[in-house]
Amino acid sequence: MMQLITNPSPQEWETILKRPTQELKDIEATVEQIFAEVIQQGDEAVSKYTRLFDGVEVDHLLVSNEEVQEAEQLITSDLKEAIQLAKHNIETFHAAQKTSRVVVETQPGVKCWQEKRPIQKVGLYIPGGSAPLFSTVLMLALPAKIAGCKEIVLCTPPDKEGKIHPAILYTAQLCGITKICKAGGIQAIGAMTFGTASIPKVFKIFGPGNQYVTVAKQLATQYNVSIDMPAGPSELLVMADESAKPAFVASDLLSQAEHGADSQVILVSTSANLVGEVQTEIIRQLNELPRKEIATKAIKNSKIILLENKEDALNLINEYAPEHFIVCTNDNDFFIENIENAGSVFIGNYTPESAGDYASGTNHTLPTNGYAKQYSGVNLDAFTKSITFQEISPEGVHYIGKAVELMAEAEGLDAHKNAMSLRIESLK
Ligand SMILES: NC(=O)c1ccc[n+]([C@@H]2O[C@H](COP(=O)([O-])OP(=O)(O)OC[C@H]3O[C@@H](n4cnc5c(N)ncnc54)[C@H](O)[C@@H]3O)[C@@H](O)[C@H]2O)c1
Ligand SMILES: N[C@H](CO)Cc1c[nH]c[nH+]1
Ligand SMILES: [Zn+2]
Repeated sequence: MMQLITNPSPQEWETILKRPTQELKDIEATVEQIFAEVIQQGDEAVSKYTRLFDGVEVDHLLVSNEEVQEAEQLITSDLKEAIQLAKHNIETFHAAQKTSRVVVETQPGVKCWQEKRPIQKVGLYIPGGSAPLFSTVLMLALPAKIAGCKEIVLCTPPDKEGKIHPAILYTAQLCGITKICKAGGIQAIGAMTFGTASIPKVFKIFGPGNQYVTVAKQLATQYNVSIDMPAGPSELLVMADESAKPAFVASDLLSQAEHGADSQVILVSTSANLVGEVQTEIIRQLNELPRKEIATKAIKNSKIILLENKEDALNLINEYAPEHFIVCTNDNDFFIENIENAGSVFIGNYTPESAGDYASGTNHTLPTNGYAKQYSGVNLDAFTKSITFQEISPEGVHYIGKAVELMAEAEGLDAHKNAMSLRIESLK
């Protein structure tokens, strides 16, 4: 059962709220070893670690057209319709994030603006170790396509027969992804970082994964690749008072607990009654879950925190910086207005977190492990770069020329000053 802690002092929060995952330093040596082999042996190293970690020998790292076509036959039309509805909503939400060019005249004759350009080569990691997360294909491939990324590579681990789940293949082809690689974990991140004969090197790697994938992504940034964010084992914090329905709260907590033994869920409440009812519901619902064993382990890492007032609750939530934050209280506005650190927020009794995992339209690739303090979840901008532009007329030189000369001189950079002085002189 989840450990119940009543009125902890702020000094105790850090220890109480520690995530159950290993740290970067615990996994670093393994990642460096696998990266070194991928650099030297390419596909062979990817196959070696697929054998070791996924327990399967893969002949071809790339999924064939036949495999994709076969997958389409294996998906029911109901599931295809559900995926298409989710696709529509995710596309609509992300397409609305496009921005138009805003030209600003900072001084007469000095025009500045910025424009977005797609990142040309991107790699998408789709988790597949414990569950085939085909919903993640939608979350990554759709914004990549809307942004206009030209080369999109998808990596996901094969199953014990060396196959990729048909729903992943169906969703990938629905989103127009053609390069699908049978590789997971550290070896997949290494392949997209350094490139192998089968798997191209990319400029930026996206996607969630377990702690090995997450640390590999973080270390990949030392080799000229950027990443979306550390998006590791799923987590959820629910803030609920007596206005929340206990069965709903318990179902939300279990929905993220079933992701993995290293997931963590937290219930924060100001109501002892609600806490008691949620505990009863968790036991009842847990018993009926096929992934009971996994969820039970995650529940052991999890906490219920009973606090006296909403102000303390808010401070604790901002300190924890949850990946997902459900708020279901008599004063949701207080939390909505004051939340500083969270990946994605779900409001009220009828907004389960799983709606955002699949179909409401928001992105489910979100920062975990407290990284919501400094990272956003995946959005359209993550697949683009902003380039700034400027155009200065002779009138503009008149307005800013002297300032540039003076500042360059003060920094002792005469060549900088000359570049402006020549223009000023030419206009006399
Ligand atoms: N933060 C987010 O946005 C978000 C979204 C979806 C899922 N998730 C999380 O993604 C994770 C998916 O994890 P998963 O394990 O199911 O799939 P995964 O694809 O992330 O990882 C599977 C791979 O891990 C590697 N691996 C397994 N054991 C290893 C070991 N001992 N040493 C080195 N490598 C090893 C294997 O190569 C395997 O292919 C879950 O923790 C889930 O909570 C997070
Ligand atoms: N909750 C996960 C993000 O942490 C996303 C997901 C995919 N499928 C189900 N859930
Ligand atoms: Zn989920």
